[in-house]
Amino acid sequence: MSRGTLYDKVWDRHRVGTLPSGQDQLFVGLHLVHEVTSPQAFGMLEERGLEVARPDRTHATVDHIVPTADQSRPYADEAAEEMMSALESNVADSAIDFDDPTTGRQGIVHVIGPEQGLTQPGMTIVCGDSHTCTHGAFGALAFGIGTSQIRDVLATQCIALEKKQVRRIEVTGELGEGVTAKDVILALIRDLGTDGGVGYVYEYAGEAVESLSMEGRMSICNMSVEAGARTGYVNPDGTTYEWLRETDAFRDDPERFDRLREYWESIRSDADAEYDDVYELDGSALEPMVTWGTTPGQGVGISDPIPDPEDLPDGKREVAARAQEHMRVTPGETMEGYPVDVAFLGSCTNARLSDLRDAARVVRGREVHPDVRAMVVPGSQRVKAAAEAEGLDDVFREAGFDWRAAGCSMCLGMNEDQLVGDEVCASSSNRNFVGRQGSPEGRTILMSPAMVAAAAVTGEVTDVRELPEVAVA
Ligand SMILES: CC(C)[C@H](C(=O)O)[C@@H](O)C(=O)O
Ligand code: SF4
Repeated sequence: MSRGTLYDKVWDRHRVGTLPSGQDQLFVGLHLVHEVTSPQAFGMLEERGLEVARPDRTHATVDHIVPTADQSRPYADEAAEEMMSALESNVADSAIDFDDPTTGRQGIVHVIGPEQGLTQPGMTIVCGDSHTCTHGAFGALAFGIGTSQIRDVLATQCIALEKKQVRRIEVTGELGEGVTAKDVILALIRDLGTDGGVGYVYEYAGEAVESLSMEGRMSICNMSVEAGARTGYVNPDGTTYEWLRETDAFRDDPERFDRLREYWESIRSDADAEYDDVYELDGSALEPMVTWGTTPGQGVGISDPIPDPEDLPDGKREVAARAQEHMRVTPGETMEGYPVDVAFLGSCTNARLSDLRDAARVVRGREVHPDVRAMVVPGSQRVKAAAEAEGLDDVFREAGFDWRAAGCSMCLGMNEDQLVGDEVCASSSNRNFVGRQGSPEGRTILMSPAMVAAAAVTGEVTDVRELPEVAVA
């Protein structure tokens, strides 16, 4: 078992007991709630006549079902309206802070926590959502949980969890031009597999990770769950503290910031920490990644050949063949030139301000290809407002992108933003599962925001490094 890691330290500090099952009970510092997975849990509490134990440590938003075009109430989609109303009444009954769309703070749950400074190093964070691992970018232990666990946390502010092993993922070197955090995590999942992390928590480290912005670290941690890991994290450092200092939580309270910073420093993994496993990835050797299949692990460098299923190990062969049939790709070829119908810039992986900036840099002075419908769905209302303040909305609109309201949108198609028929989507999201974006025949290709922008303007999968910035007067 690992020793001296952030994981061990934060775990120990939050342990309130050990259950006969061997699981530890941890106190939960922050419980994030959204409309999809919470209604049943609130219902179970009500049935038992229980109250929410710590509304002050519970925070809600609405993201999956919100329409990103017309948000007038009642929502056109009855199921969406029902979920929204249920959340509204649940948070009102329990006096839980709720970032509804009238607050200017609404957005994807994994975007709003970090941007408001709710997400802090050394915290335990849970949410009924698998991508809760995103918050690990701040050095928090963040776990996606199921409905019965949401009920438990609402009622007790504690969660029963089993301790995992820690694998240090050391990303060495410097990332090349056009290579982003998204490419790092797609390459890692290609190498270790979507089940490679089972039984582990991933600690991301090394020069390439440490030199990333918080947004980049979030993109990596976000996809820990796609790597099979229980969660992932990055040790907090100067970059983390700079981000936090500017958030609502600390902007006006530098003393509290200084006090907490001592704690944050203390929970960093020790220099001589012991890991259960270490994996090294050469960041300098990576190129922009795209997926060719129907799992996030089926990815390849933009100039690398799509693998032949015959060359893959036993367990992967059939799945790969099926994926290639669905995607209609040919082994031996590259993904470059693969025609694209839709460009989706959004999701909790890649819809933060820096992601929008990256994409805008490619789009500026260009036009969306006539055969492509392209949309930007900012991760939160604040991201949207910040992007508008620097004119990014104009860049996207002038190029022919739709500029939408914040939400999960086409990441999973729980609102009206869906693929039609066998459309191909260049997507900055995290899952390319069959049917994920609303159509069973739809085809999703995962890539970085800049690569989505490149595909939008050329109408095909394109190496963004070959599309230099256009000089605009
Ligand atoms: C709806 C929710 C439960 C789900 C998740 O847990 O991840 C969603 O956010 C997703 O990305 O598939
Ligand atoms: S943006 Fe996508 S991955 Fe993230 S929480 Fe929403 S549906 Fe899940």
